[in-house]
Amino acid sequence: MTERGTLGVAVIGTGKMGADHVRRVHEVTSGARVSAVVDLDADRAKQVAARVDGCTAHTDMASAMAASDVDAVLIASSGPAHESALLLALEHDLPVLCEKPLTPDAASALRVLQAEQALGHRRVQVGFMRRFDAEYVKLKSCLDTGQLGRPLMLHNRHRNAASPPFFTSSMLISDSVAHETDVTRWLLGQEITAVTVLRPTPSANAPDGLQDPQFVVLETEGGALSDVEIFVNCGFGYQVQAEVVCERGTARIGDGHAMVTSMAGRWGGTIAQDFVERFADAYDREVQAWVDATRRGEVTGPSVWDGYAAAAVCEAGVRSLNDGGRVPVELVERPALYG
Ligand SMILES: NC(=O)C1=CN([C@@H]2O[C@H](COP(=O)(O)OP(=O)(O)OC[C@H]3O[C@@H](n4cnc5c(N)ncnc54)[C@H](O)[C@@H]3O)[C@@H](O)[C@H]2O)C=CC1
Ligand SMILES: O=C1[C@@H](O)[C@H](O)[C@@H](O)[C@H](O)[C@H]1O
Repeated sequence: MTERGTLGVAVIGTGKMGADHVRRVHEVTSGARVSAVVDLDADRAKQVAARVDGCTAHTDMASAMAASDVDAVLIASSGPAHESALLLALEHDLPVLCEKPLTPDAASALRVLQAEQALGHRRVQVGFMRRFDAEYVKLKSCLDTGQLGRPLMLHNRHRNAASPPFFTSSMLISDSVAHETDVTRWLLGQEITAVTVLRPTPSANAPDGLQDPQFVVLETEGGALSDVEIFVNCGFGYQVQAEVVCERGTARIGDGHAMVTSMAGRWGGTIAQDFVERFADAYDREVQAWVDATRRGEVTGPSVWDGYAAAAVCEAGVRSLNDGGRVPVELVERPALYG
């Protein structure tokens, strides 16, 4: 850290999310600067580094993590590349903000959990940014007051306008439903014990061979059900909605009614087109919270345990998608490090 305590951050992966996080740390976040960026694609790394004075571009994360002006790491490479970046950052005992998913499967997530445990202290915050979204925070606070009574069911809708070309049917679970997995555990304060994935007839607008949409049912240890409609080629925009049904009432977010216009015999609003637009404030708050906690020498936010639990649930979901039926979720015992 500099004398004035500014955190030097290395951003690994400079694609859609990584480039947006570089912009955020550079222009929005206080108390941090982007010291280095890393991407396997050297040209992309150079282009992004050129937007920040003094930022160096690397193709090798080891050289970035060893740099004297790097105090912390923000991982925004593709999911399968997270494990090696996390293990190296933990070897250097560097604080990490890792985009979701922690890793794409339970075995690799467990290796990260074991590495952090071996270090003896928490170092990693996982990028489940919905926990920083104003609407989700309101929903969580409402549930925590107990005024609605015990939650019985959670209905989630998660729609993307279009999926990227590399998207597979499994990724609807491991990359997209990963969010609802975390939201369900966080909102209800319960682990997920089983997953069933149902396959409606695919939309004619989905790329050939992509099972889109899917309908996912998550069962929790307290007997609640959380269902997720995941539809990543809905065509009209980006929609994330959640409704909790409790014993004495319901609470719902995500209707996007921030402004409604009336004109020429119609009324209506607009729909965000992607996550960068819908969750812009949440990403800002997430990164600021990470920088603030890191500068205080603390680690807050979603933990490696949360990332591991989500990975185990998603892995069970992918098995259900491929083999059919209800798949139980097996978790190791929760280590004391994670409360
Ligand atoms: N929180 C959220 O709402 C969102 C999170 N994400 C997550 O962010 C991460 C990145 O996603 P996108 O930016 O959409 O992907 P992207 O494909 O646009 O970018 C990934 C970048 O990582 C680079 N990369 C891959 N392996 C690498 C390695 N070993 N070392 C260095 N660079 C490497 C690629 O060259 C590419 O530039 C993923 O984990 C994804 O799940 C993505 C979208 C939204
Ligand atoms: O994390 C995200 C993407 O990786 C994922 O592919 C999208 O479906 C989600 O809406 C987005 O928030």
